[in-house]
Amino acid sequence: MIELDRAAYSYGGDALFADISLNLTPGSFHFLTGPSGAGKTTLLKLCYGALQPTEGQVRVFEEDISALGRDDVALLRRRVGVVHQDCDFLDHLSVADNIALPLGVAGKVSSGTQDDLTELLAWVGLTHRRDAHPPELSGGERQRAALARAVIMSPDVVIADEPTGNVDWEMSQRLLKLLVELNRMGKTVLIATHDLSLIRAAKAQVQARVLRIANRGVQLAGADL
Ligand SMILES: Nc1ncnc2c1ncn2[C@@H]1O[C@H](COP(=O)(O)OP(=O)(O)OP(=O)(O)O)[C@@H](O)[C@H]1O
Repeated sequence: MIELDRAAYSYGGDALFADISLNLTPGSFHFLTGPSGAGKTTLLKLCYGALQPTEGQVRVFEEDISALGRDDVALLRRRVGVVHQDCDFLDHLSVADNIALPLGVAGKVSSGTQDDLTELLAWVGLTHRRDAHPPELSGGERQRAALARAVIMSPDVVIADEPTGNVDWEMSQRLLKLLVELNRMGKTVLIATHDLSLIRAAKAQVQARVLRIANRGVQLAGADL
């Protein structure tokens, strides 16, 4: 589903990482961990086509992302829901309108949109915040709204960058539960996190593989984590 074949990435100087080969199979659940600055966000960006490898190949849904035109990348991105680290929203729009934004951009608003939105808001526990504006949300509410926005297009893959970065343990468990539910629905899940306790909690619920990025490479972490 997402394959890196001897991929490298450099922002201009030395390669941040090199020779990375990975295969995220359909329905799999992966964590990506590693020290700050090791390149987790960068690697996620390669996985959803926001960056292209400086060497090697990245294939998403069997397409080489370096060979895709802009329209093809836009289509691919609709099949990959992303929860960004900073959960940016349009502050002048309501929570519901922010979550629905990807549908509008894709020209997919339909008569069923409001019902879908109602269901999604209930799933993330934000029904009562439907008409609030993003600056009024707590950290955990922002993360849940960002997750709802990432899945409104029913993507095949969900990628989340530090989805529990600014929330307490209870909220991180709630977010994890939502991500596990998405995986049980058949979605491929990839989460970048520093939070080893989150990874341990996930392993009790789902068959998760842990990739560790360090020393310019990626290794599969052992069961001792
Ligand atoms: N657009 C950019 N231009 C130049 N350097 C960048 C850019 N984005 C990131 N970097 C650098 O690349 C390295 C990896 O950044 P990245 O954000 O991928 O790491 P990370 O592992 O996600 O870090 P963190 O855990 O702190 O979020 C860092 O040294 C960062 O400063």
